[in-house]
Amino acid sequence: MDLSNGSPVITDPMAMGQQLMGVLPSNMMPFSVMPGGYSSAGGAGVSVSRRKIEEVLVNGLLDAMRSSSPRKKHNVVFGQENLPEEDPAYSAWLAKCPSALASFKQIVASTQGSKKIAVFLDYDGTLSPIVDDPDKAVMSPVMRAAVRNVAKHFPAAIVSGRSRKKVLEFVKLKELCYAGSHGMDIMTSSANYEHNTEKGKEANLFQPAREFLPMIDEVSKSLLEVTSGIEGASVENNKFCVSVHYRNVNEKDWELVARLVNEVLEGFPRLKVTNGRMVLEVRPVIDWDKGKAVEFLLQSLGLSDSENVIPIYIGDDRTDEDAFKVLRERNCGFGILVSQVPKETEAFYSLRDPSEVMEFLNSLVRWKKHSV
Ligand SMILES: O=P(O)(O)OC[C@H]1O[C@H](O[C@H]2O[C@H](CO)[C@@H](O)[C@H](O)[C@H]2O)[C@H](O)[C@@H](O)[C@@H]1O
Repeated sequence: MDLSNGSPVITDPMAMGQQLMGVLPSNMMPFSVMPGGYSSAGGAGVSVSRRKIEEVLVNGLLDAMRSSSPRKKHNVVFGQENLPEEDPAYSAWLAKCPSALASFKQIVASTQGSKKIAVFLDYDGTLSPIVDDPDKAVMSPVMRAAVRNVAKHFPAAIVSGRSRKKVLEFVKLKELCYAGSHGMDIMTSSANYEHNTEKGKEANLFQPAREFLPMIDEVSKSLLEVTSGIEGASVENNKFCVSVHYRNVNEKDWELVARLVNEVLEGFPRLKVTNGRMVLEVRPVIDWDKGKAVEFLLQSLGLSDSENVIPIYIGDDRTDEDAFKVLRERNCGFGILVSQVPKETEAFYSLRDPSEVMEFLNSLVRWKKHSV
């Protein structure tokens, strides 16, 4: 990826509008596209009142909130979750997006004995189970050991929506690279990082949204203030983006959350909101996402030769789809979606939950040890 021709920051308002209308994935919902007002997707001559547009935006946001993180079915008789395999819809989906464990031999066979595997890992829902309190999403010691072993044998990076600092506090491993804030804060490793083929290169910090820092701080404070009266709502400042959590908010108050976030965003035309797993994520309107971050990391680590490198990206969230898409388009490597329910995805394979992720990582290490 060549960034020499310019930064991913969109400065031209027209280009920004086009970016929002045409290029953003459908889950990314632009607010206040142009400074000083909304742009109408309805075309010239369509006059829609500001209030109506606000309603459309709030309702769109609310729909996205309702459809995010579909709940698993529960076995009411035994009070336990049904195994996904028992669900015919899940079984049908597995035919399209097979288990990466069941397909392990095919995955490693694609190295043809000589290609190099690189591993990219999302954090929440992938390396740690989803929990109600974001501050308690710790990683288990066995998962940490699995990730450490993977990083010993393969170039590896964590790509998370969390701030880089926070995800490092959870993972606590120096052997990997970290991309925080959905890839807007990338620290490539230092010269002694054994997988870095570009030896001699010092640790590098890449922050394509640096100029947004004051704005993110400001919006974070406003979001905290407006949501402080909503029971269960919380705001997490992830440095280059902000999460508004509604997992613990009573569903009857979700509309209020959507409305307040929308109102705050009206004052920040260069920010947009996307939705993840029971979370609204506010971030800069820049041409950068987890997919771009993976391309950047591959290049920085000297792994951009798609003929000889097989990147594997494991993630559970909509934002991970950008990375799956990049791998699919490059026609190299595999996306692996972590999900217990059928989902539309650009990933090639699936894993059920973090425990299967750990099993997959351990299998990779075992395979590597036996193949040398
Ligand atoms: O890219 P990720 O590493 O997956 O980060 C995405 C968001 O993850 C966290 O929120 C999610 O996990 C929480 C803990 O399990 C859960 O309570 C929340 O409902 C989930 O959305 C993180 O707290 C967010 O800031 C990230 O944006």
